[in-house]
Amino acid sequence: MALLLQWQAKTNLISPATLPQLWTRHVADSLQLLRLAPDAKSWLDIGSGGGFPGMVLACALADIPGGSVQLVERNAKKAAFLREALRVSGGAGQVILADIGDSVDRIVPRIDCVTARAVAPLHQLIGFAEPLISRGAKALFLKGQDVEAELTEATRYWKLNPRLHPSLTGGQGWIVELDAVERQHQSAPTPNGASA
Ligand SMILES: C[S@@+](CC[C@H](N)C(=O)[O-])C[C@H]1O[C@@H](n2cnc3c(N)ncnc32)[C@H](O)[C@@H]1O
Repeated sequence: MALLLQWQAKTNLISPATLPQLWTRHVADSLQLLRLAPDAKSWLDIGSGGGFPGMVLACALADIPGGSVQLVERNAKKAAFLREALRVSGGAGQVILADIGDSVDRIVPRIDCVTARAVAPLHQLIGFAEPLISRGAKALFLKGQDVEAELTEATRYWKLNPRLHPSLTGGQGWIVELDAVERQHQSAPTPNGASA
C-alpha cells in the first residue's frame, strides 16, 4: 500500500476519491474473492491496474504451495507498477503486459479462477474469459449496482447460469460467479429476412 501511494502521486492508479477507504474499497474488496474459490491456486486477473484484485490475491497466495496470479495489464506504466509491487511484496505471480484479447489464447497453465474489476462490460469480459472458462476456470467478476442490466445485455450473446453474491465490503457491489458459458447461436435469417 505504501508503494501504491508513492506511485499514485505520479500515475493515476486508483480513483483519488477512494484513497481514504483504501483498505475496504480495494484490499478487502479483493480478498473477499478467496472465499468463493477456496481451492483455486492458479488465478488470472484481467486489467489489474493498481493491483485490484490481482495483486492483493498474489500476496494472499504467497504462502500457498502452487499459488500464483497472472496479472494481465495492457498499460505499460501500470504493468511496471505491478512488477515492482510483486518484487517488494513477494507476492506470487507474473505480470503480462498485453491486451487480454490478444493474449488469452497464449495462456498455457490451467487457470482455476479468472477475475476482473472495473475493466469492461460483462458481455465483453465473458468474451475475454471464455477460452479459460471452457478449460475449467471459474469466473469471479466484481460489478457495481448496474449488474442486472449488464446480465440482461450479456444474455443476448451468452447462455449463462450466474450466481450473484452481494459484496461484503458495502456499497451496491456484486460478484458475478460463472462456471460455464456458451455462445448464443443467432438463428440464421431466412431468404425473406425473418429469423428461422
Ligand atoms: C479502471 S482500471 C481498473 C483497475 C483495477 N482492476 C481496479 O479495479 O482497480 C481498468 C484497467 O484495465 C486495463 N485494461 C482495460 N482493458 C484491457 C484489456 N483488454 N487487456 C488488458 N488490460 C486492460 C486498463 O489499462 C486499466 O488499467
